[in-house]
Amino acid sequence: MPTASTETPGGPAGNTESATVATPTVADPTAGVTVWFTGLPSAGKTTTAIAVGERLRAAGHRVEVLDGDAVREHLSAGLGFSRADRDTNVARIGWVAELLARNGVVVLAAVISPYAAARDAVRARHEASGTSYLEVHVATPVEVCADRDVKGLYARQRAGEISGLTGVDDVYEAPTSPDLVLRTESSALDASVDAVLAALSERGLL
Ligand SMILES: Nc1ncnc2c1ncn2[C@@H]1O[C@H](COP(=O)(O)OS(=O)(=O)O)[C@@H](OP(=O)(O)O)[C@H]1O
Ligand SMILES: Nc1ncnc2c1ncn2[C@@H]1O[C@H](COP(=O)(O)OP(=O)(O)O)[C@@H](O)[C@H]1O
Repeated sequence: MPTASTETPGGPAGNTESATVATPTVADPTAGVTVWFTGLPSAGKTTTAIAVGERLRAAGHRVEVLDGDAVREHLSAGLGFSRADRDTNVARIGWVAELLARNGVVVLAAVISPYAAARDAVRARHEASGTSYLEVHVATPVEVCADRDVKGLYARQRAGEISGLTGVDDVYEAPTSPDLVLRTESSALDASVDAVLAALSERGLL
């Protein structure tokens, strides 16, 4: 299974020097892709997606970050955290992601997406239209996520104020064959960004 490392991968295409031909900033500006970051709350999905987005925008790509939290304020307003609501949320984000990616946008989706079947359906939607798709498991251990506790959810669960927290008292089905695994507890953010860009580059998407 591939994992992020501190190796230096190839950067975004367009850095290659040419003496005679003006080097395009983007290898293929019409090549959209969805990069789907899945993992527990506080795993680092949003942080990584935003950092990848900054690097890609600087290289001239059209980028959209679809964050579960933000989507729940708009497209998925009113949905809760039952399996049915989570699956609906994931399907909606997957639908928007495929639409954007099919039209040349690099979509960075940061969504817990705890159920494998729902994630697989998003992948299948992309495959059906021939749209590139990468699943990235932000595989931060639950103990590390609970220490980070960006939104105080783990503390609230411990205090009995909420239940059904993913990875604690609700299901998280870890991907069995992700395209990339990020170990944020032992690998710096920059290394994760490099690993995602390398995975895109390897597939000819940068
Ligand atoms: N019970 C429970 N379980 C998990 N997460 C919870 C819960 N309640 C609120 N939150 C917060 O909801 C944020 C968005 O979740 P997602 O839309 O990505 O979740 S899902 O894919 O629909 O399961 C998610 O954001 P992230 O922390 O960025 O992952 C959580 O902070
Ligand atoms: N290597 C790393 N990669 C990503 N985030 C990290 C890393 N190390 C520490 N963090 C911190 O972990 C937290 C992750 O929060 P966030 O990105 O909101 O997670 P999620 O979107 O998965 O809920 C942030 O405070 C971030 O600064």
